[in-house]
Amino acid sequence: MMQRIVVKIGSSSLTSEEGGLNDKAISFFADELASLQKQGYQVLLVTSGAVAAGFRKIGYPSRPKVLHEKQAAAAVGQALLMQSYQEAFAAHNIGTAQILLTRTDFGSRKRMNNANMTVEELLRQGIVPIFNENDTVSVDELKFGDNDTLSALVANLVKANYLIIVTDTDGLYSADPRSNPDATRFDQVDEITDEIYAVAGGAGSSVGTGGMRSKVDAAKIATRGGVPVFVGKVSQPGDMQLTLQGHGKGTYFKTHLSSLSMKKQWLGFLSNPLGSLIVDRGAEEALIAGGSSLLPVGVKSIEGHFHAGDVVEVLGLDRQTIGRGIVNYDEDQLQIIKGLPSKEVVNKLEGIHRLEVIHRDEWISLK
Ligand SMILES: Nc1ncnc2c1ncn2[C@@H]1O[C@H](COP(=O)(O)OP(=O)(O)O)[C@@H](O)[C@H]1O
Ligand SMILES: N[C@@H](CCC(=O)OP(=O)(O)O)C(=O)O
Repeated sequence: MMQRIVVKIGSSSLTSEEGGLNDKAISFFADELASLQKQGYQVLLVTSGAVAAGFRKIGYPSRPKVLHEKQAAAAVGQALLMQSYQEAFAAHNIGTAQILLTRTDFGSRKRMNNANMTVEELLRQGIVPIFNENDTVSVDELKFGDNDTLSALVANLVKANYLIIVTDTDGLYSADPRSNPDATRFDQVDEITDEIYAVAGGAGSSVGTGGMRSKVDAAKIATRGGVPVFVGKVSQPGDMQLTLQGHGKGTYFKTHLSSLSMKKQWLGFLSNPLGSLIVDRGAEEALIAGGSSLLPVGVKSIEGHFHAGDVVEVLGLDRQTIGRGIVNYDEDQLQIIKGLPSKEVVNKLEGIHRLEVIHRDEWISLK
């Protein structure tokens, strides 16, 4: 099986603070990716930079903040961005394709299946698929905003072997290195803990949006989906190769999980939980260890309004999220049977189809 690499390049690596594309940078990245493709890797690109490329063309003095101005800038900039990539890859006889997605697309299994089939065909034909958010139709509340999350979802979708998030800083530091020169770098992160989140700050430049925080979010989604992640700098010829060999200038986020099905990806990262179940220690341990379903006896309390078939979040007694699953009972049924051993449950409720509150096949662990 060919190795599949998803590379995400942030606005800060492609544009200047004054706006406009840096064509040299685009050629450099195309050269790096072309050399990976020549070595037999399948390469997919997630690129930002549409807003940053377009705002100056329109005549805005700086990166716009108002939604419709950002969308207008993106509509102008996306065409410029693609033109620049197309020319740069053409120098290596490699074709490119544009794929614009929104968060709503990822919520629909049908749309994602279609996107997936398109991508598979492009890869078979040796074309580099180039993704960005479809900014013109994305509304604020539903936007990815930064492309870090998008790149993680794409990496999971195509079951990538690696996600490389290229930015203007050589990895995750103990504090934002722009304002803390003494900060030290994490070369490797085995597990994304609260401490890791605590050190990851916002964007450092006026063109970037998510900062390290959204990169750590992305690393969490991808590593949960079995895709290892690198976050750092790729700025010299050969850097992409060194990065894949484990010698990159940045932070490596490890994973010990195997790739997730599309259903579990949706459950974990795109579904909208309508309630929470707080479970006892025994249930928590069984769910985390894997292989066990959640039974009524482990449920301590219930919050929110939901029906059988809805997605709920499962929390420990400390209210930390353990995972998400599809619940088999309505909220009012669950109020009656919570805490009860299974043989008592059948006496309390009539016409039960399944004993489990959440079946293990409809569960994803997020701890
Ligand atoms: N702990 C941290 N370690 C490294 N960089 C950090 C940290 N906290 C915040 N940052 C900032 O994150 C920025 C990179 O994110 P961003 O500006 O969104 O770039 P991009 O456009 O590549 O997505 C860095 O320039 C840096 O200033
Ligand atoms: N879709 C937007 C991405 C916005 C953005 O700045 O993202 P990033 O630089 O990855 O933090 C664009 O192309 O401008």
